[in-house]
Formats: sequence, structure tokens, C-alpha cells
Amino acid sequence: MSTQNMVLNVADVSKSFGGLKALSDVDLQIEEGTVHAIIGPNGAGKSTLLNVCIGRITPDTGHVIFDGEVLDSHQPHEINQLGVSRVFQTPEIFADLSLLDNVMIPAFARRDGAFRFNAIQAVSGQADIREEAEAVLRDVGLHEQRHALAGSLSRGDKRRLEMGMCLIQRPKLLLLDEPTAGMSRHDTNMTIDLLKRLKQRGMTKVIIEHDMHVVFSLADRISVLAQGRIIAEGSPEEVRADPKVKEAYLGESEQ
Ligand SMILES: Nc1ncnc2c1ncn2[C@@H]1O[C@H](COP(=O)(O)OP(=O)(O)OP(=O)(O)O)[C@@H](O)[C@H]1O
Repeated sequence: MSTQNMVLNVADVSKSFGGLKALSDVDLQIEEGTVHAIIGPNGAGKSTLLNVCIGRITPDTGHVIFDGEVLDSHQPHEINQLGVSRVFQTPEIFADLSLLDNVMIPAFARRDGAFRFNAIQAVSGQADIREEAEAVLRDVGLHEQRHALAGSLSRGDKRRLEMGMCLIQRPKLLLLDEPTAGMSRHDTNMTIDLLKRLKQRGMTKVIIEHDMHVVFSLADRISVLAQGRIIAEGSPEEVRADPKVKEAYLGESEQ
């Protein structure tokens, strides 16, 4: 495969926790502008792989190359500044601040290179950032609640707010760890629509997801991780038809 338009290249990455090999010789290439899903059974190593990509976990061997830059010695905030954002399984938001403030803080960080809690005083008077934050909240379907405290939101809405906090950073690569976990079918479908709209804008995304409806609605390519190894990769049709995948994972949920 040509590496020319690869945004992210994970090369030969392994990671052990004590005696447990969470990732074994993982190779993964993410093409610009695509949605790439990583699926696999519980404990397969998906979150570990995402954490390696954002610098939260240092691999024992191998490298992660983003946009031509080797990330080995980069801190998580530096990787974020390079253009990688991640929506976590447990939303990381400021519960005591309004939705608008939550979205404005990372806009400030994008502009000034620092993620400071007192950023709000600095940015609240800045109309351009406020307008952008309002547009992002419209995008994620939370504009009506923009003055509510983030802590009062439902779990699904908190996840959408966190997505807004990522989007305002205008990342080159958005990593989503189970973005629809805990959401109702209605909220899940809203999130699928949002992610489809982002795809039309050309944003590259890596998505970890257990919900096959979400995966097959969005993914251009799928990599299947099982016991720390990539056991299959291809288009949704190829992966769906792969007997190894059926055996390792899809069998039960696709019947
Ligand atoms: N910090 C850690 N210390 C020890 N073991 C860990 C740590 N993080 C993950 N593991 C183990 O590594 C393996 C891979 O875990 P990981 O969370 O990456 O899997 P996953 O595919 O994301 O699972 P799930 O779908 O359940 O979220 C599991 O066996 C897990 O228990």
C-alpha cells in the first residue's frame, strides 16, 4: 500500500502489561479523509492502541508516525497540538462550566498553544471564538442547551459535547473510542449523521466501536484486532466475509 496519503502509520507496535501482551507487532495505516474502524472482542487491545496513538502509552517496540512526524518522544499535549484529537470512553468535560465555555476553552488552546482553565476570562469577550463555539454546538445538536452546566447533561449529550470540544480544535485526525456507548438508538443515529457530515468535510477518523450498525454505516475500512494482533483488514464487505473475523468476533452479532 502506498504511504503517500497516509495520515497515520502505526509500525510494528507491541505493548505488554506485565506478562500480558496487549499489542503484538501491530501495523496500521490510516488513509487521509477516510473513516477507519477498529473492531474486536473485549480485551483485544483497541483502547491500548488508541492510547499509543495519542502518547498516553509508550509502546515497548515500534513507532507511530503522524503526518510524517515520528511521535515516539512526544507528550500527549504535543500530539494534540499536531492535530490529533480524541473522544474518550468517559467524557472529559468541565462539569461546572456551561456548554459554551467547555467548547471555547479548547478553541483558546488551539490558538495559543496552551490548555488553560482560566482561558474563559480571556476568551469570553472574543466574538469570533464564541461564534465558532456556537456553530460547533449546533453541529453536535446541543445549541439549545448552550448555557446549561455541562455536568447536568445526559451521558450521551456529554459525549457529544466532548466531540464538540474536539471539533473546535479542527483536528487533522479524530480518534473516537466507542462514541455511541451508552446512547439511545435516537442519539446513536444523530451521532452517525454528525460523523457522516464530518466525513463530507474530509476529516480523517479512527473509530473504535462495538455497535456493528455504527461500524457498517460509517467505515470505509475496518481493521480487526484479536488478542493484540490485527487478524484482518479491508473494506466492510471484505471483513464481513472473512471467516477469521466471523470466528473471532462477528459470528454471534451477525447471525
Ligand atoms: N494499564 C493496564 N495495566 C494492565 N493491563 C492492562 C492495562 N490496560 C489494558 N490492559 C489489559 O490489556 C488488554 C487489552 O485491553 P484494552 O482495554 O486495550 O482492550 P479493548 O479491546 O479496548 O477492550 P474493550 O473492548 O473491553 O474496551 C486487556 O487484557 C486489559 O486487561
